Amino acid sequence: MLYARLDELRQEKEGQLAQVRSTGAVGTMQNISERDAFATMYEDRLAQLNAVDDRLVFGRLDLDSGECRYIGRLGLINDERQRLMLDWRAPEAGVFYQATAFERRGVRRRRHLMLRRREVQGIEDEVLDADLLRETEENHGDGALLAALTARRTGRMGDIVATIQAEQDRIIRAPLAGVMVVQGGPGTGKTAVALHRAAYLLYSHRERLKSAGVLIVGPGSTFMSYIERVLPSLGETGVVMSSLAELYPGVQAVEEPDPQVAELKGRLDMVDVIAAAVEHRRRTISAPRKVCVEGVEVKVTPKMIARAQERARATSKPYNEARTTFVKSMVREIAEKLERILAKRSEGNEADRSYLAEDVRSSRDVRVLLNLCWMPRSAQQLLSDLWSKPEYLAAAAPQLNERERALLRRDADAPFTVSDAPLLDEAAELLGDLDESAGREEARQQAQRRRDLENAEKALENTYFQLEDIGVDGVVSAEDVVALNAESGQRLTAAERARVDRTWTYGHVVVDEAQELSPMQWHVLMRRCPMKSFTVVGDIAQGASASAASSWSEAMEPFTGGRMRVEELTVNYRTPRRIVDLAESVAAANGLSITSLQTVREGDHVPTVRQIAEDEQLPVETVRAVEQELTRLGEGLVAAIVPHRLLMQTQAALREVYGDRVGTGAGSLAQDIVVLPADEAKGLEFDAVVVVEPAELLDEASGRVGSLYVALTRPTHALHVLAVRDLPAGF
Ligand SMILES: Nc1ncnc2c1ncn2[C@@H]1O[C@H](COP(=O)(O)OP(=O)(O)OP(=O)(O)O)[C@@H](O)[C@H]1O
Repeated sequence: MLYARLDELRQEKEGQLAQVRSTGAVGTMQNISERDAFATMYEDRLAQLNAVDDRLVFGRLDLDSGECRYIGRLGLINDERQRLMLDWRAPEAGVFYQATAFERRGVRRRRHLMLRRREVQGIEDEVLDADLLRETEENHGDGALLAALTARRTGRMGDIVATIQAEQDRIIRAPLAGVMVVQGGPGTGKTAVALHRAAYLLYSHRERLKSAGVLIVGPGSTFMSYIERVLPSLGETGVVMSSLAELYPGVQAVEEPDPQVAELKGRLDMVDVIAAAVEHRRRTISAPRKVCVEGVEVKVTPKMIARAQERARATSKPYNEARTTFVKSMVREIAEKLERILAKRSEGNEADRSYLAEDVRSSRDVRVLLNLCWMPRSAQQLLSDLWSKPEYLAAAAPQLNERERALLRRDADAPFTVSDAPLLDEAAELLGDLDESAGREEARQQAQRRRDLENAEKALENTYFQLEDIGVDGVVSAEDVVALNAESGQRLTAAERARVDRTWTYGHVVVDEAQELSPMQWHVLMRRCPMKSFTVVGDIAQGASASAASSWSEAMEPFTGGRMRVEELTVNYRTPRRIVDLAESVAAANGLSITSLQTVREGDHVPTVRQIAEDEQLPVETVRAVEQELTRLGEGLVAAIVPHRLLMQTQAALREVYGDRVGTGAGSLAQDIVVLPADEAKGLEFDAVVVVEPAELLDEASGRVGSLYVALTRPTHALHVLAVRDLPAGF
C-alpha cells in the first residue's frame, strides 16, 4: 500500500514536471522565472521520492489505543488526507525508538520490517505489553539490530533509521540551541548519531535551517567520502560537508607533515600573531620624500602618512577596505599641495585644476609610496610572506622562541597545509576583500535578489499552493522560489552559496572526530555559527593529533565559557567483545584512560597475533591474512592498516594478487581491499582488519596510543595483528 502511494506521488510529480516543461520559454521574464522555479521544485521532490525507495518503511507500532502507525523514511498521506506513514523524525514517531518494556509509552508491540529494496525479508516483533505477550508466541529480541550489525560492509556508511537505539535517539532529538558534546568510545554510533541528528534538525527546524544551512565537518577526505551517502539516503541534500582541509574556500590544503608545526599553528596565540602580521603591513617613511606628478615634485611627509593612516583606521574597516580611505586621503592632500605649487607658479592664472587628483592617482611615484605604506594583501599572500620571511615572522610573533619560529619556516611557494586553513581564515577576516569591487558586486546581487523576491511574491499570489504530500517541505514561500531560481535561471542552493563563501554563517554545525581539533580550528568554526548551535561528537581517548585535547571542558571552555551539555554513548555496536577486550587491554597498558564499553556481540573470531621473523616478510604475510579473511567472509571489506613506511610495498604486494580490487583510504565502491595508514583509519570500519607492526604505529604517533587503539577497533568481525618488533604492552 505504501509503495503504491509512493509510485502514485511519483507519477503525479512527473506529470506536473512534464506539463511545466512543455510550456516552453514564452512570456515575460517573470513567467519564465516562475516556470523554472516550479520545474526545479518538482525535480527536487522527485529526487526525494526516488531517494526513499529503498527500504521505504521499516517500523510499525501497535498502540494501546488500537491505532497502528507505520514509520518510514518520509511522511505519506492519501488523497483523503489520512496518514499512511510517519516520517521517522516526526514527534509521534519518537516512541518507536524510545519505548521499552519498563516504560511502554502506550506501545503494545513494536515491529521491525526488514526490507531489501521493496521486498520484505523478515519481520521481527518486540512485544512490550505483558498481556499481549501471553497471548502470542512471537519472538522478542533485537534481531533487526543484530542483522544490521553483522551485515557485510560496503565501504560507505549506511543509515540506521530502522534501528536507532534509545540512548542515541535522545541525542538525535535534543533541542537545536546550544553546544552539545557527545562523548563515546569507538563504534558507539557517534558518526551515525551526528548525521541523523542533522537530518532530524533539518526536518524539525526546516524554515530556519534551510536558508542558513547546516555544516558538517569531518577529519579528512577519506572520511567524508565514507559518510557522504548517509544524508542523501535520508532525503537530505542541502548540507555542506567539509573536511578540515577544505575549511578555507578556494584552498585545498595538504597534510601538515610535522606534528610540532601543527601544534604551534593550532595555538590560539596565532590570533595575535596574525593580527600583528596585518599590523606590520602598514608602514611609514622615516623622512620626507619627493614624489613626481606630471613633472612637478611634491614633498610627502611622515606626518601626512600618519594622518591618513589614522583616518583610515578610524573607519574600523578591515585592512584592505580601510586602505581605500588611506589612499583617498593621501591623494587629496598631495593634490592640494600640488595645486598650491601650481597656483604659485602661474601667479593667479586660474587654470582648470579638476584633473589634479587623477594626475596624482596615476603617478607612478605616488602609487609606489602608497603601496609601500599600505600594501593591498590577500590572506594567502600574507601567510606565505609570514612563513617565508624570517624577519617578518620575528616582528609579528615575538611570543614564539627562535626554535619555534624556525619550525614554521616555509618556502614562499609551499602549498598550504590543514593547519594553515584556520590561519588563512583569520587573516581574511582582518584583511577583508582584496578586490574593492567585491562589495559593490554583493550589493548588486542583493538588489537583484530583492527584485526577484517581489516577482516571486506576485507570482505566488496567483498560484499559491500547498504541497499535497506531507513529504518534507511544507508551504512554498517566495523565498523558496527565489532560492531555487537564482539569477539567469541558474540555480544556486543555500548550500552551494555557503560552500564558496568564507563569511557564511550556518544555522547549525556538526563536528565529527572533534577531539582532534586545534584551538585555532575551533576559533574559526565558532565564527561560522554565531548562534553557537553545535553538535560535537568524538572520543577523547582516540585523540591522535598534536593538538588533541585531553578533556572536553579543556577543548571547549575558551569558546563556550563552560556552557555545554555532555552526553555519553556507552555501547559499542561495531566491534565484537573479543576484539574490544584486546583493544582495551592495549589502551590501558599504554596509559590511556578509557571507560570500558558494553558490546552487543561476543563475536565468533578470536583475534590472532603473530610474530614474523623478518621485516621483508610483512607484506607477504599481510597478503596471506587478507586472503584468509576474503575466503572466510565470502563478501565484505578487508583493510590492512600499516605504518607509512610500508604503504607502497603492501599495496604493491596486494595488487599483484588482487589487481584493481585494492584501493587506498576508503577505496571506491568497487574496491573491497584497502591499505591505509592508522591516521586515515579514523572513523572508518571494515569486516576484517590486518594491523601491521603495532610498535611502529605507536612510534608514528610519538608514543600516543590513540591511533593504535583506533586501528584495533575498526573491525566488525575479525582482527589479525602481524609484528616483527616486540609487541607493545597489553597484547
Ligand atoms: N542503532 C544502530 N543500528 C544499527 N547500526 C548501528 C547503530 N548504531 C551504530 N551502528 C553501526 O555501528 C557502526 C559504528 O558506528 P559509528 O561509525 O557511527 O561509530 P563511532 O562512534 O563514530 O565510531 P568511531 O569513534 O570508532 O569512529 C556503524 O556501522 C553504524 O552503522
